[in-house]
Amino acid sequence: MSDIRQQIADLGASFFTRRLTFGRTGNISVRASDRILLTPTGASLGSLDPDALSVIDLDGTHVDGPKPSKEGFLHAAVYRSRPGAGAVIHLHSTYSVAVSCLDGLDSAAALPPLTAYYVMRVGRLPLLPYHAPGDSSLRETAEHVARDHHAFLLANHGPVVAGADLAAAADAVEELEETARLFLLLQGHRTRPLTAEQVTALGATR
Ligand SMILES: O=C(CO)COP(=O)(O)O
Ligand SMILES: [Zn+2]
Repeated sequence: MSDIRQQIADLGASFFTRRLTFGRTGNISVRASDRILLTPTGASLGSLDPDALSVIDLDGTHVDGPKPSKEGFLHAAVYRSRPGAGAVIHLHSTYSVAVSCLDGLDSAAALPPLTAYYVMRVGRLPLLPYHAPGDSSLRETAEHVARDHHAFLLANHGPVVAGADLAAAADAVEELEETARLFLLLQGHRTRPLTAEQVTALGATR
């Protein structure tokens, strides 16, 4: 567990240094059986103390350590719906947040399948309606959506991504951010996303 604590702190610092989140935004968690190790509320991911992480249970109840992230309920909802998920990451990464503020997005798939790696790492990205940060009335929607999707976008807020472990979740949230950037770069350009057949074929190689 102490190794995992260090991994959370190192990943947070890596995100922060690369400006994938900033200030005191974003949160990271790892599941160990029925306990969730989670970043505390109000912490900068750039300077996490591995010995000062919060522990919550799968209901989102605070069990140990400092006061947990206000999005702990969201992390817990994702773990309840995805038994294979070992890590969850939420960031305020700029291009993903920019996309989450656009009008007229397809709420079933906020980004088109622009590249193979987007399909392989993120898949289909639902857009969840705006709620204030920490508003636990998003719990049921998140739990429902997470059954079929390991990544989703919170409107006017940012991405939430799960993975089998921290590395997989980080991979997915980084791919999502770069695809959001591509999507915005391509605004006003005639664009040819992957076809449905190409997306389906990637299922076999994922
Ligand atoms: O990103 C955040 C809220 O959505 C940060 O909140 P916490 O500091 O409580 O984790
Ligand atoms: Zn947030």
